[in-house]
Order: sequence, then structure tokens, then C-alpha cells
Amino acid sequence: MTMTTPNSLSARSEISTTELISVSRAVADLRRGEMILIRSAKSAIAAIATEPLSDHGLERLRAIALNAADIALVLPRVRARALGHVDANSGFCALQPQNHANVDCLTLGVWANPLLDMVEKPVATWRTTQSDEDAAIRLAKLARLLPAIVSVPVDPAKIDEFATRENLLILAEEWVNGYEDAAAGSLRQVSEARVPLENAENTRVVAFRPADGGQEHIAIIIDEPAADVPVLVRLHSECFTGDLIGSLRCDCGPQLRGAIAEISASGKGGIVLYLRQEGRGIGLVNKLRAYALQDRGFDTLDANEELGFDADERVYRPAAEMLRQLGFSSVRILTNNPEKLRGLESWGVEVSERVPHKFPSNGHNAFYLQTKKERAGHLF
Ligand SMILES: Nc1nc2c(ncn2[C@@H]2O[C@H](COP(=O)(O)OP(=O)(O)OP(=O)(O)O)[C@@H](O)[C@H]2O)c(=O)[nH]1
Ligand SMILES: [Zn+2]
Repeated sequence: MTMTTPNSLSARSEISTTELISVSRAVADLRRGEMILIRSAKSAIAAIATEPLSDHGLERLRAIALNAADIALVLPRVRARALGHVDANSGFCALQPQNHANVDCLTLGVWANPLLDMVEKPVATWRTTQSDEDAAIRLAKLARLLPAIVSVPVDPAKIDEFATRENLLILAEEWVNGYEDAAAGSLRQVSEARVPLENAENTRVVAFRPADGGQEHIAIIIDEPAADVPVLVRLHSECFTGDLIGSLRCDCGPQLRGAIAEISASGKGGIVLYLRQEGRGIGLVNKLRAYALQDRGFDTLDANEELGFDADERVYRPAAEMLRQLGFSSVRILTNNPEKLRGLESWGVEVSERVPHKFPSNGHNAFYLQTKKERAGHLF
């Protein structure tokens, strides 16, 4: 069965497997506080994520800088506003502290984190970000860290020398930007087994792994559905708290088990795609931060924004790719979220029907469900 690829997609250029793997290695480096070199057409930077930043890391940044006075903390607009940058209006802003020679990692960490109480606001100049700094922020998001980085400009002519001397990775910004698409395009089936489920005994579980060795996405195939008619599908984003430990903050647990039961009851089979997009793509640690902000009065969308994330950071190519490889080109999708329809269609999957997938509130998640309806366009 072939999938149609919309014309707009053919223009997207994909990064190579080597570039994909470099980004993946940089993600791991960033998570442990290592410095990354990022090169754009115009400039180059060295960057460390703020979350694992140490004073030793700061010293290394200063030592490699073209000019140590240009050290910058790149952080989300909402956070910049809270720090006194009243004109902040683009996604991310760069703060250059006046006491650049003495500023320490604790101070930078407090400035960057909306959950920490601020001791003093920075005396600083502000500027818009460069594209290489935006790429470093994207890398921090891929690393599921807080999207805040400390960067310095480096001499593009010396970047290879630095990389060799300090054992650092060099990334081109377009590799970071192309990572998610390429990772999804590289998914390959790596194992499968029969797994009888409580409400669906005739079930196979198939695992797909991306070429960079990242997290596997899972297809749960119930009752071997036919491929020549639209297949009943649920795209389920991972939710450790809701799926596994029965959290009442969301509706994920009932939706996951409900989808399995409904597909099984249909008598025609179907597929649950279990996508590793915890917290709408921000990761479990950041989702817990978002919950803590919600306990201070933010709704689920504003909490994401406070942390520097979009309301929803998910991508749908992994789902489309798994369906394609399993031989399905047309779906009936169990969801209340119109973005899932658009996401699948943009990757060439025909959506023949939306099947509502609503469960009653448990009391704790009433405001969450109301926000999804009123602000995220969910169809309840
Ligand atoms: N960032 C963030 N993620 C949340 C929050 N509550 C739940 N999630 C995540 O949201 C995702 C829920 O995804 P889905 O079950 O696919 O639901 P949906 O987008 O609401 O759409 P449908 O259920 O298909 O209608 C999971 O990854 C959860 O971990 C929250 O307050 N903040
Ligand atoms: Zn959930």
C-alpha cells in the first residue's frame, strides 16, 4: 500500500544519519552539562544548558569565548518579562549581565527557572537571539531540559581547533532543526511479540527504533485489522503519571484502556500507537514542573509557556511513519484533538473519520479538560 506525500513535503530536506547521530550525542552531552559548539552561516557559539550548569562549566565558556563580556543567558520571553525586560516580545531573549565576570551558575540558574524564587533581578542589557542560540534552545528542548542556555560567541575560524582540544561536538544549526523529522523517518521495526491484554487477548506489540538509538515508539495491534479499509487508530502520547500510576490530574489512563477496549469491541481490530511524547513532548521532568506551576494558578497551556515551551510540542511523523510501514494509509482516529488529524494528514495519512474519545471528569481533572476545550480547541 502506498502513501501519498503532499507536495509541500517534498521540499523538506532531510539531514543525514551521521548528522542525526551527532545531534543525538549532543543531546546526551547537554544533559550532563557539557559544552556544545553550534555553527550557523554567520557565526558560531559555545553553549551549555542552564539546568546542569556548574561554575566550572562557566569558566570553560569564558575561556573559549571570543569576548567573555558577551556571555549571554538565553531564556523564554515570559521569563525575560519577569526579570524586567518589558519589551520582550519574541520567543526567546538574550540577557547579558553587567557583572559578567562574576556572575555564577546559581544566579543564572535562578534567573532561568520560573519555579525558583528570585533573590535579585539582573542588571543587564537585553538583545534578540541569533539563529545559533535558537538552535541551542531547540537542543535543550530535545534533551527535555528547561529551555534556557548560557552561550558565548566563538571564533568560527578556531572552532575545529577548540573541538579537538576540548573533545567537543560541533553541530550545524540545520542539523538540530532537522532532527525530529529525520529521527521519525529513520524508524525501523526492531521487535514484535504476541501480548494478550486484559481487554484484547489477540494483540501484537511491535517496537520501532530510530537510527540514533533514541526512544522506541510502540504499535499495539489488536485483532489484525484489514489494511484495505480505514483502520481504527488511537494516537496515545505517553503519560507516566496517567497511564502507569493512575494520576487523576489528566484523562490519559481511561483514554488508553478505553481505546484498547473500544477497538477490541469493534470486532474489526485496530491499532494504538503509543508515542514517546510524554507531557505533550516536553518530557516527564518538565511536565512535573508544569504541574507545580498549575498548583500556583496557571492553566495547562500557560504553565508550558512559563517554562518556555509551546502549548503542545508534539510532532506526528513518527505515527504516520509507523502506519506506513505497517501497511495502513487511511484511518478512523479516536481523539478529541483536531491537531492529531492535521498532523497525520500533513504526513500523508488519510483521515476518513474522527471518532470522539471522551471520558467523564474524575473531579481532579475538570479544569484541565475545560482548558483543553476552551483554549486548545478540543472537541468535547
Ligand atoms: N505539558 C503537559 N502535558 C500534559 C499535562 N497533562 C497531560 N499531559 C500530557 O498530555 C498528553 C496527553 O495526550 P493525549 O492523550 O494524546 O491527548 P490529547 O492531545 O489531549 O488528545 P486526545 O486525548 O486524543 O483527545 C500526554 O503526553 C500527557 O503526559 C499538562 O498539564 N502539561
Ligand atoms: Zn496524562
